[in-house]
Amino acid sequence: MTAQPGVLPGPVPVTVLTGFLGSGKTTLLNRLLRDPALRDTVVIVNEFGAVGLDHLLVESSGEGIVELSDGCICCTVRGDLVDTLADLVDRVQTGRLGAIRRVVIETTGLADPTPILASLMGHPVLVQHFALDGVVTLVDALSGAASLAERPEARRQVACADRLVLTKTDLEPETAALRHSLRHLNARAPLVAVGDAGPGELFGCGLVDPATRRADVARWLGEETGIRNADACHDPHCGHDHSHGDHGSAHGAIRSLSLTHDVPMTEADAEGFLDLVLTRFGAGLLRLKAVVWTVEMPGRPLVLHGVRTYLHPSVRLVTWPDGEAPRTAFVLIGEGLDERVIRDLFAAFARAPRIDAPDRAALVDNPLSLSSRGF
Ligand SMILES: Nc1nc2c(ncn2[C@@H]2O[C@H](COP(=O)(O)OP(=O)(O)OP(=O)(O)O)[C@@H](O)[C@H]2O)c(=O)[nH]1
Repeated sequence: MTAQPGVLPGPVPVTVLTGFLGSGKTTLLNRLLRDPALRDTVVIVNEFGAVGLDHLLVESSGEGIVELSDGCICCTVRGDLVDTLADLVDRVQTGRLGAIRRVVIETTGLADPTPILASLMGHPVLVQHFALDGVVTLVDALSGAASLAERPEARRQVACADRLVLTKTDLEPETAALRHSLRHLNARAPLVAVGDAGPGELFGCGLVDPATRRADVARWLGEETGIRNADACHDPHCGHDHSHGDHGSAHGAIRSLSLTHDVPMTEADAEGFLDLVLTRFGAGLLRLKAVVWTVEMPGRPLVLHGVRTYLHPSVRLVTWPDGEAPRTAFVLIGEGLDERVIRDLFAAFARAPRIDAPDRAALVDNPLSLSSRGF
């Protein structure tokens, strides 16, 4: 059946796609979106940090992506999510947007999905147009055990999953201990390896019973979050820094730092910067991603991904996405990231050293030379 523009075909199924930082959400989404079964899917991408990169990396048509940046969907931009869904309804009903068959919300890697579910299931207008289809949680075989051990958000993502997807088993085939931990946190969600996860395994499985789920969500919220109203931060202990801009964004002690540069840089300089960041801050670094405007191939952005200290192979996009002016953007997420030192390092490798800070040559000779500034 082809859905008609101007009419929502019954409640539109909404999938919440979550998983800790770098677990492979965008990668899986890109593969799934190529499947004709997922045409007319709207993807809502939420990123933690002032500079969003995922909208460049999700391969979908422009009008099929909505970006919610500079805040985490489970707290600071939750009102934006409600507005975005309400706006989708309005755009379909007024004919400004064609049919919508499905919505996928890709959360930040630090999101607690529970408040998102509460918004979806408790909003009097949204429930008339949208129905929760399920929570799909990705767990990275390489770093999932560490994330589950250290981060309550990672455990919560697993606990409220309707489907668990194990990624990066090609890099770490030994998964018995991790599977055991996942079963301990969530005994009911089927667990599939990412290679076996097609749209049929993840979407439209009818796993969510609204009545039971509403009770679950209320219990989860009551247990750990103490939510007060739609705009309130859900975690009384999180200490979220709700300010934005140059000082990065914070989620508890975790903060996000964004760096941009408007002149092409060499691949060697981008890699040299990363090497020094990993050497200096690797212990606290949870995630880095970058889109680099390079001297070598200015028309083809270089994409870099790191998860903890593991650097994934770099890739080149075919071209800059429509409407995107070339520029370099790095996003670093972690604990104990010293913003001044990192900005000085970046400026040196971008060949625009800050006054009184060592230049690239000095840093390559002596990577600790920034310490002499007293940081
Ligand atoms: N080898 C391998 N690499 C993977 C797999 N899934 C994802 N990756 C790589 O892991 C890195 C991070 O993947 P993303 O899809 O960006 O992860 P994400 O969960 O969207 O990241 P955040 O939005 O930052 O939380 C990229 O370099 C991917 O190519 C996998 O199954 N195997």
